[in-house]
Amino acid sequence: MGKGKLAKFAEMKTMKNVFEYPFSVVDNVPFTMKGHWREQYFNNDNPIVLELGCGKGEYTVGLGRLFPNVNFIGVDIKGARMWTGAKQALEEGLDNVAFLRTNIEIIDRFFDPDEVQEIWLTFSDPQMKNPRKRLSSTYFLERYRHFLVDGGIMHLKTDSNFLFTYTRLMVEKNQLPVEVCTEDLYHDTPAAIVDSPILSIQTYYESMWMARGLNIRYMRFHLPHEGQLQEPEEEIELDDYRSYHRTKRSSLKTAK
Ligand SMILES: C[S@@+](CC[C@H](N)C(=O)[O-])C[C@H]1O[C@@H](n2cnc3c(N)ncnc32)[C@H](O)[C@@H]1O
Repeated sequence: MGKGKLAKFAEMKTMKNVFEYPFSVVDNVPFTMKGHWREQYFNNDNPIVLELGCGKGEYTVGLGRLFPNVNFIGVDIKGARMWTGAKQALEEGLDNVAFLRTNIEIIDRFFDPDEVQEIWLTFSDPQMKNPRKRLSSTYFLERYRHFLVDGGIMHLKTDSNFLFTYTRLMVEKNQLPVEVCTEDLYHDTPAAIVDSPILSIQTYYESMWMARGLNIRYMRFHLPHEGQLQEPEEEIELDDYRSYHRTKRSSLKTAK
């Protein structure tokens, strides 16, 4: 039988690779590693890459296995999910992998300017009715700018046509440099990444959507510090996920 939520929460508190600072406690518990993740946790000078909304953390663990000279931090608010990846990383002795349980809305409280090189957004909730909750919105990108190096890399991997289109329009409107963009990662793989080991790993949600025949969209762009970011204004057709129970069907057909 699987481990219960309470047992997972209790074990998380003993795991050296897990840092728990949800919004409810962050003001009362000092976080001393801001600006010091490399020397105080990873004990190296390697780049730091975040996976925001990491869920079970399997992708963070997968990246950690593939790239031992890069440090990976999976971030999510759901502790019971994160436990899976944290446990796996400990069992495999992956010293380049850590997990931060917090609300991404306050992610800039945990990293100093230029402390992070890349950010992955993997199968983020499209948040079709709440632009400010979309992890690729200008609201969040402004936060990421506080700690991502100038021109740092953003990766978006999603099944959602809505989130992909929204992000593409936002990138176009703000003239953010795009490196890779494909609507079908595994059947129309851009030449730039055709030999990349990242194609060999999938997130939990990714394998679920692929099993249902949905294509996976992927975009890699740079986020310069300069310039005021602007939201796209186009109407975007909503995803219909009713049959997959992702979200209730909306009476709306498009959203901004
Ligand atoms: C659809 S799941 C995807 C999980 C994983 N990336 C995958 O592909 O299997 C989205 C995850 O993002 C997390 N999430 C969404 N918004 C968040 C926020 N504002 N702060 C922290 N976690 C968030 C959720 O808790 C959830 O685990």
